[in-house]
Amino acid sequence: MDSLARLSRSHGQTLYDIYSLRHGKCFPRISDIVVWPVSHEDVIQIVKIVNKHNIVIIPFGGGTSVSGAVSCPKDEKRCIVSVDTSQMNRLMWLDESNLLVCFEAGVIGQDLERELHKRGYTCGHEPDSYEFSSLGGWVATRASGMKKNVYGNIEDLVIDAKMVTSRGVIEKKSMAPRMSSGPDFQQIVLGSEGTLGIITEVVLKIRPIPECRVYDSVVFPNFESGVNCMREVAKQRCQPVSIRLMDNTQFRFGEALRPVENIFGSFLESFKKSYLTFVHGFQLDSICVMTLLFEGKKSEVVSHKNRIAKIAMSFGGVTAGERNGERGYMLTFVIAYIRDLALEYRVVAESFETSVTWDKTLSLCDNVKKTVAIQCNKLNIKYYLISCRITQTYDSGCCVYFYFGFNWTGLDNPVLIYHRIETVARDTIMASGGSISHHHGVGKLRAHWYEKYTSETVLTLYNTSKKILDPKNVFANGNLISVPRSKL
Ligand SMILES: Cc1cc2nc3c(=O)[nH]c(=O)nc-3n(C[C@H](O)[C@H](O)[C@H](O)COP(=O)(O)OP(=O)(O)OC[C@H]3O[C@@H](n4cnc5c(N)ncnc54)[C@H](O)[C@@H]3O)c2cc1C
Repeated sequence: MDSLARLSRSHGQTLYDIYSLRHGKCFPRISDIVVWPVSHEDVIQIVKIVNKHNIVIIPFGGGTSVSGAVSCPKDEKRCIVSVDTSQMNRLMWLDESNLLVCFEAGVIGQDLERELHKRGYTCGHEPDSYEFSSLGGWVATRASGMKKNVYGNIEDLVIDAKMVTSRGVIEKKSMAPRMSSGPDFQQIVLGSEGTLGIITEVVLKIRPIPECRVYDSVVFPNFESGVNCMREVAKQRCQPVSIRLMDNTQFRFGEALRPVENIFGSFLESFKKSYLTFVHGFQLDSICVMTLLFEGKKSEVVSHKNRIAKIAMSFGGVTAGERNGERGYMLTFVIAYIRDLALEYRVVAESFETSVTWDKTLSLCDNVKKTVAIQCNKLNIKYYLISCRITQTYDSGCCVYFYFGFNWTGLDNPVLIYHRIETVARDTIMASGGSISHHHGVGKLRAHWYEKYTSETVLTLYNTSKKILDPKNVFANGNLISVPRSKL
């Protein structure tokens, strides 16, 4: 079988994956065979065959995993088959009277949206990876889109998800919007990370395309006032479709990417530096920026925008216009891929995220930044960047997304060093009240914390379910359950 086909289904998008590929380093294990089922029935047959012959299967959607979830366990002696779902990408049906749609699970996010748009609808799920990630991958990892405030996270959008397990098919027999009929065992599909079965078809809620889409941005004197403003917006439950807050480092990083020499030059084309510093007394090395996206009817968007602007003003915010809002929003799409370019310049970088309650948000951000700084100093890393942004808000807390990168000139094995520092940072996150992950999932990279921070009873429940649904452990991609990092 074509080795490139096998290789490209045996990695995701972690720093380790991309660095290894760019430096011609071999992965310890790749899949032996790739198959491309074209329907739910094909998947049933595949699962039967692999059980009969004791073969391992790893579902593969868009391959955008940043948790090592699609990589092959190094010590697996059995034959490994990657099940590439890309050919299962049909729109099965669209029910306009109930605003529901059924797609095959291999459809890629932007293709799904294009099909819906043609018919006047949207599902509104837009993770930053939506140009490459698949519907099945979203469900398997419990993904979160940047417009979740209005449309919901993937778990809010899914009405039914068919999953083929070694035991049979898990599916709902009804499309009813809600049911009180015992524990909802179908929830086990969400976040299963390819360890229990293959998701083949998904029924989602849809909505008509909104009349208009408007960006906005607000500058705050410092991160704390920005966070307090976000907290107030969440308290009043008036979040627009997307609301994000970059810290000062990330703001300046974004400015540095502009094709101008002066880092403040371009932003201040539309928003004069002197206005911020002299009139408002802001310090350019502490300001932070909130980007906003509104969707809906024109009149509603205008009044919503005004309401947010009023709240922002009461926290010392100054509105900075639509253009900066749009630019900030788009930056989050491209920033991950800048990491790949940075590798050319001896810079390794990666993001890691968490969720945390409001009362612990600022201290968590602070603790993580200090931890990373201490680790860098210890290792004599002079040039590094650690920054964060708040990307999602909830009644009781938010999602914090960190970027960390450093120039590794003079150091050996930068990826290992990066992982060591990230590990200490994750320990700090956990000690500061954060979660293992808000949306990237556990995969193999965070399995160590999954076992540590999940109750014994829940671990037993998971293991028992796994034994029942997959008695021969053919879905043995090693996610959720610990694999030592050295074995990755
Ligand atoms: C640039 C970038 C930005 C990102 N932004 C976001 C974001 O905003 N929000 C977010 O939630 N995530 C984000 N991610 C992470 C990633 O895109 C998500 O985890 C996504 O849901 C993975 O989908 P995928 O189709 O690429 O899955 P894959 O990477 O192919 O697989 C991920 C896991 O799901 C399993 N899987 C895939 N398809 C199926 C299936 N049909 N049945 C059963 N299991 C399956 C795999 O076995 C694996 O365990 C980002 C990643 C990148 C690289």
